[in-house]
Amino acid sequence: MEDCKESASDILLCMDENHSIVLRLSENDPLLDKKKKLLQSKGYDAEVHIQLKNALHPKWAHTTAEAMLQISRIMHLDEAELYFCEDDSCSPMGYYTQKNELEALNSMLSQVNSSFLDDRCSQKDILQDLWEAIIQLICEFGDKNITEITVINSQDCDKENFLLQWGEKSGVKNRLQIAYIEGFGRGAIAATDLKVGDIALEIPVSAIISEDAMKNSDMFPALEKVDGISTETMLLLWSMKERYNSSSTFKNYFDTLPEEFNTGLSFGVDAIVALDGTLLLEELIQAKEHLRNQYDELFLALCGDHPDIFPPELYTWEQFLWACELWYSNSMKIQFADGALQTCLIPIAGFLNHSLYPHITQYGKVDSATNTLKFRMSRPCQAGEQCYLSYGNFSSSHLITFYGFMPQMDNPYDIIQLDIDGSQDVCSDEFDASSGTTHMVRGTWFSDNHSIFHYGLPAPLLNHFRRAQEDFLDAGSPQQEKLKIEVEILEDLCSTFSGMMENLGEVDSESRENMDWDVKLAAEYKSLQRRIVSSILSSCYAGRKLVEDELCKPTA
Ligand SMILES: C[S@@+](CC[C@H](N)C(=O)[O-])C[C@H]1O[C@@H](n2cnc3c(N)ncnc32)[C@H](O)[C@@H]1O
Repeated sequence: MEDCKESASDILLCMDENHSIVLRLSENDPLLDKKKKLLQSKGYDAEVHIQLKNALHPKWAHTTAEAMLQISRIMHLDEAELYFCEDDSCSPMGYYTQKNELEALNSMLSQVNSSFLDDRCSQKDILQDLWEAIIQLICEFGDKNITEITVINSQDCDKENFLLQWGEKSGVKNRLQIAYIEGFGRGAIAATDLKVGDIALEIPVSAIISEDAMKNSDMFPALEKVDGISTETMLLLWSMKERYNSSSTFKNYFDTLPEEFNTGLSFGVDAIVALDGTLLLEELIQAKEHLRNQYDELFLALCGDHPDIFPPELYTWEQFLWACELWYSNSMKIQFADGALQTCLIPIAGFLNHSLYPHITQYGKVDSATNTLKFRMSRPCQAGEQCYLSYGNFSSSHLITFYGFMPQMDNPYDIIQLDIDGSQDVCSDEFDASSGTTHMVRGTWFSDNHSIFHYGLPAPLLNHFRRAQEDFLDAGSPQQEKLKIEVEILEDLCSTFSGMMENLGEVDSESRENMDWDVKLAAEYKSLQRRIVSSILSSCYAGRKLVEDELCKPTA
């Protein structure tokens, strides 16, 4: 292609014999085929070359960054994000999810950074323009999502500061301060302005609590002999005792841990009762039952056979639950330089709270050159702002169960899975994200398209029902028949979700101010579920009205 000055797609499709940046779908991506189809539906291939040679147009860098972003977003979608993808737009916000947007932009940035390092690339000034355009997009995105925090100065942070000092002596490089923040417990605050790419925190492997510490302890030979025990469970059992070891290498870390974690696993009876009719109730009960069975099995074996190594007073059910909550809410999966994946506790990094709009998105891999774990900024954080991590694309029910909080922002991963077998769905020629997947819904405020045939509901779900109904129709059936099917689908959905709403019961009028933490969280979760179901019902009713109006129009 010769002329690459004007349109974004032309810029991207130009093949350059000198140097180009390549955006490529990974062959190992389990969603490869679906993403390929989505890219194709938008006019792109699974591999897109960005031409640098002909960047003569004054707006080249900006137009190119915008076009790269469209592709990069799709390449970084996860399964749920892909399911809820809409044809013409991402969402009313203009992106799929905040985390997807940041990952997409940062992966573009790292592509440009690697091109800078490539000696064969002679277009450094053009790369610089592109780099700046991407940084500008990241900063603009950040400005839309600023959140306020209130630091509680009356709470002292002596133990936390001792841990920071221990960290410094152990080789930790840190640009964060620790403080109590309203609604968060402790949190990490940027000590200075942090830019995209800056390292907020760097932890040497020697300061990470990993399998090594447990394997070097006196309990390992006994643990090793327990049939079928996982390394994670061994670590959990080790931490129950290490917590009280006054000569532990990690004493400063254990000293900062709370007596109670207050996750969903510690919900009392009143909170459980308050969850009646919600999806969280089932999740919590299952998780707790699983842990209780695990405890009963383990402690018969360990405390009975080795009371000297596993003193029964340290290995009570309450202490076991504390350790489970510690590991669920504070551990991270880390890939070490040898490729091994381990679940670890990371002193200091454990103060970073979660956000749907994090500053740090990629942190799980040890840098083999320095043998450290680096927490790199995916977006800027001003001095005094709370610096957030992403724990993962988790629903509020998962976050309550294992972390004990619910995000304040609308959570796009709050999904209601439907009991419909998606494995029967046959992929048709057009893009269809439904084949072989579980069907689901979420708050319809996340959708940009509430028009007829869309209704703010996910296309794969509607298409699944249409396919089931259209068996009774042939291709030549009149539009009126198709519209009648739409009414049936919407009525079925209304009846499913009305049932769900009824199960949730009456709206509670009690003020939440004086409620216990767990009952309050349960009530907040129930309101959230009501809000999601109510949005789906409203969308179904509004959709049915649209279709019925259409049916009333005289046929040509
Ligand atoms: C890894 S720790 C983070 C530090 C923690 N705030 C503390 O004081 O130790 C994870 C815990 O922090 C709290 N947390 C994390 N993100 C939060 C958020 N967005 N809102 C409220 N609490 C949060 C929850 O209690 C969670 O179990």
